[in-house]
Amino acid sequence: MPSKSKQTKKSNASTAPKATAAEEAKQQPPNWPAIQPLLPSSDLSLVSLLPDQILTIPHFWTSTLCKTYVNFLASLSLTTTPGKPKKGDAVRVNDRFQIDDPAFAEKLWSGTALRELLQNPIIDGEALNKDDASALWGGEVLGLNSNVRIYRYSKGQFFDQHYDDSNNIVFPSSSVPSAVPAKTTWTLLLYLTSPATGCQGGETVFYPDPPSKRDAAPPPVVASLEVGMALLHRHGKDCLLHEGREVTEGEKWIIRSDICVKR
Ligand SMILES: O=C(O)CCC(=O)C(=O)O
Ligand SMILES: [Fe+2]
Repeated sequence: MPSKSKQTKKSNASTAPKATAAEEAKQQPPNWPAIQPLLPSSDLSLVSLLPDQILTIPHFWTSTLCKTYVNFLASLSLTTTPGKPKKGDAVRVNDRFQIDDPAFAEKLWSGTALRELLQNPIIDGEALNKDDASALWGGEVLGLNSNVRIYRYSKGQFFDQHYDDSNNIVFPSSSVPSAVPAKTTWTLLLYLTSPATGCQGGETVFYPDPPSKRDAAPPPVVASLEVGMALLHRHGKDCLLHEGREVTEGEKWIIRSDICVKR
């Protein structure tokens, strides 16, 4: 379990800079390209990068789809985050686009293999029973956070070490009649670029806690960029310190959301 003290350290800037409610209401969702072509969920699986903490889904999106999205996302008006963070926020230098879009979050969940892979998890070939699945995700999985974030890191940009917060939300955010109180428990990162597309650096690096204060820190866990790979990691009180390393060549594009469970 992570120590209490880290809760005071730099936390994710997942919500900064914040648009006012009025600004958010005004923002029209973009006309996202169709999420296809995709590999069938039977061809995909959850792979553990660090047991119980970091999972990946290689080829979650095809390279064709990633290419379509990078071209499309480049047409959106991205905002460069200020180099000087608010007190307590991690230094993050990248260009971002943030939208509350329940329909897109739902497509990313049900229109891909994600729902099947998370509701009936098989990790490294081993199927989890219902209780173990619920313990893994932190409750009954509902889907993805409608707060969708797009990040572009160009050469020299990075996301300094931080923890991602868990947020209480109402799921799905905009459909009030069927809304369910929910909380986010895992971060979803979807990598659209890699060295294969000319992006060097930009790896997401995790720093596991030592088993006890007397032990040496375990080696960092490096998630190298792979086109179309999804990465899931625990956040909130169980989040590992992590960073997005500096991009040294080309552009790194990711789509970020979170797994939501009933609260
Ligand atoms: O860009 C990355 O590799 C990490 C992004 C991240 O940590 C975040 O969105 O909270
Ligand atoms: Fe993060």
